[in-house]
Amino acid sequence: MVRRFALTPGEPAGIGPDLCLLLAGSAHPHVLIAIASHALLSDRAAALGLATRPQCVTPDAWPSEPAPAGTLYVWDTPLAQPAEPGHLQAANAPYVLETLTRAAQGCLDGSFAGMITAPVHKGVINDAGIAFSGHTEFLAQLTGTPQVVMMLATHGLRVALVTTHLPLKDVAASITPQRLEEVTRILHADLRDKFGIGSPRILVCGLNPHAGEGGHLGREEIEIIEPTLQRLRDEGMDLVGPLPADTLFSPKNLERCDAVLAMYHDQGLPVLKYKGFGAAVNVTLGLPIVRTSVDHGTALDLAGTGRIDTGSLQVALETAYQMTGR
Ligand SMILES: NC(=O)c1ccc[n+]([C@@H]2O[C@H](COP(=O)([O-])OP(=O)(O)OC[C@H]3O[C@@H](n4cnc5c(N)ncnc54)[C@H](O)[C@@H]3O)[C@@H](O)[C@H]2O)c1
Ligand SMILES: N[C@H](C(=O)O)[C@H](O)COP(=O)(O)O
Repeated sequence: MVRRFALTPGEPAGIGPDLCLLLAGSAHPHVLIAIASHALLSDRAAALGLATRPQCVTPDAWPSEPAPAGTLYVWDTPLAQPAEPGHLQAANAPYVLETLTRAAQGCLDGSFAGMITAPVHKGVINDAGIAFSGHTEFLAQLTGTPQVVMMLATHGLRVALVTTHLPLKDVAASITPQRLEEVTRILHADLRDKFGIGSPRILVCGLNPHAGEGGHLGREEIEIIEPTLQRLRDEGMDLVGPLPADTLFSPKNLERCDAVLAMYHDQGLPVLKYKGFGAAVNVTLGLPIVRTSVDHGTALDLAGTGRIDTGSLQVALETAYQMTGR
């Protein structure tokens, strides 16, 4: 059955608009509605020398069939200032958030089966005076979801995070029994319900070097991680760890593993991106809506050049189709 999805091109000075236009060069099995400035997409198509044509559509008359190759449906959302590839403008930060809000509200009210997001620039949104740490946290707040989980996945590896966009100095204090338990429950439930894994086996990283070396290099493993995992194991979850993160990612360990749970962003994501940058998807688990995204950022250096890889956005689209087709 044909479904309708929201596609947000993200930061207007970045590669998101380019990616969306390049993908619209081919036909898709579902209806994609880019929530963006029509003028931005027209200008960027011209700059890239693409024949793809943005075509305005509105919520009172959504198209029922996918766009033909070379057409990108657009729900026009005006910019504050014309965008120039590679040049961030804080004045356009509210525009970026408006596109995300339209997409998420459309998912909540049933207009969209899910949303796929191209990269935003977190720094420029903060420069505009708006506290923002990422789509993940923004969508949790917008949907009133107290705890969500960031998971990135590529061929042969899924990595979920206990903490997301936090300064490193704040990480240890954020690894509480309550957060670890909630994140593990969400990861376990969504692997089962949204990815069809009957009894997920999850490998859990320690926080400290060598998982704390028996308490000599930190006590979070003994006091927080192990007791929390044991409580959840007693309920039947297949959880292994806490394991030293430096050797957890060995091929032998990953042979029987449905997901790795890392304690913080740069403990897990460099491994995932080393394995699959450009072919990975970022999924927000625990939301009442389906949201997938790319594995890369705004690549300001490449905006408007056409020298970009659309692989991750393609994986993000396919993952959203699979998650909503179950
Ligand atoms: N999903 C998201 O919204 C998302 C994800 C990651 C980073 N970001 C944000 O993006 C901004 C820039 O981040 P960064 O510089 O750390 O990472 P980046 O991913 O933008 O760039 C890292 C390197 O990868 C290259 N690159 C990235 N995407 C590419 C593509 N599709 N094709 C070819 N080359 C590509 C860039 O040119 C650069 O050399 C930051 O504000 C960051 O927070 C957003
Ligand atoms: N942590 C993500 C990554 O490294 O790819 C990225 O910053 C995007 O996060 P959001 O989906 O929360 O914007």
